[in-house]
Amino acid sequence: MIELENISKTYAGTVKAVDNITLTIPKGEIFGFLGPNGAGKTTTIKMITGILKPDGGTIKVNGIDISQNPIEGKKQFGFVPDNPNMFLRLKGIEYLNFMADVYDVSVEERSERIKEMAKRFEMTNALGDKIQSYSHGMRQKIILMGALVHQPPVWILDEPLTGLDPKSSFVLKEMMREHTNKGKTVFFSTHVLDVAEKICDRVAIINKGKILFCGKIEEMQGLLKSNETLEKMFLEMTESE
Ligand SMILES: Nc1ncnc2c1ncn2[C@@H]1O[C@H](COP(=O)(O)OP(=O)(O)OP(=O)(O)O)[C@@H](O)[C@H]1O
Repeated sequence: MIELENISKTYAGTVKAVDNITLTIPKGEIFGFLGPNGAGKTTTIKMITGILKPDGGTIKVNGIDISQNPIEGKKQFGFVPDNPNMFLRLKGIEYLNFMADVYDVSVEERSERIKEMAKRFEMTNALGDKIQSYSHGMRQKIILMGALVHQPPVWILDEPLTGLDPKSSFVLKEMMREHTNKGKTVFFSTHVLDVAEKICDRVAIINKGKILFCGKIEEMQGLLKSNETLEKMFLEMTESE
């Protein structure tokens, strides 16, 4: 479960990237965080994960406030940033072992989990290669595997499907559903309405730091004017003045 209450963030005293948002994402839900470029999605995610400190408000992940209890708070989630170009000099397997060490995952448990995820993402043969030799999609998959190696209850994924091929994208969506079926939480950002429409239980639409809509896709469809598509409505909602 993720709870945000009256969260704001202003950069350099001028750009109000996130403007007093309140959201609750319960257990068992795939939640899509939608918005155009520069809407405030990544800034919100960085605050949930403790990378940025909000100017005001409270954030709890599974009831734990990360600002008060950072270690316990960080154990609750696995985070995949929007840029997978990290740890390039490590081999895939070295990176996964590093992440497993950070999160205290035993050697037996990690080897089973890594084997299983590598198989699903077709990464088994690449684990012995350096990450710098990987394609963009392969880098995304290794970062994802590293984020999930401690089997976190909450997944926080920033634009996770961008750059994945159709098979990998299918596998990730399948894994998201399996995770929420176990009563766990998935929060991911996207600027692609189509993706959210297909897999999310609920979505929030953010623009210029403010939440414009939060609810089920069907509820959004209920707000449509006659002859209007969901896409047109989304574009109208998030249009710049
Ligand atoms: N480090 C920073 N310093 C100053 N302004 C920033 C910084 N990071 C983001 N911003 C600004 O904050 C606003 C929100 O940016 P953010 O990256 O959160 O948007 P986003 O919804 O994730 O966009 P995208 O879909 O393009 O990744 C934008 O106006 C952006 O220019």
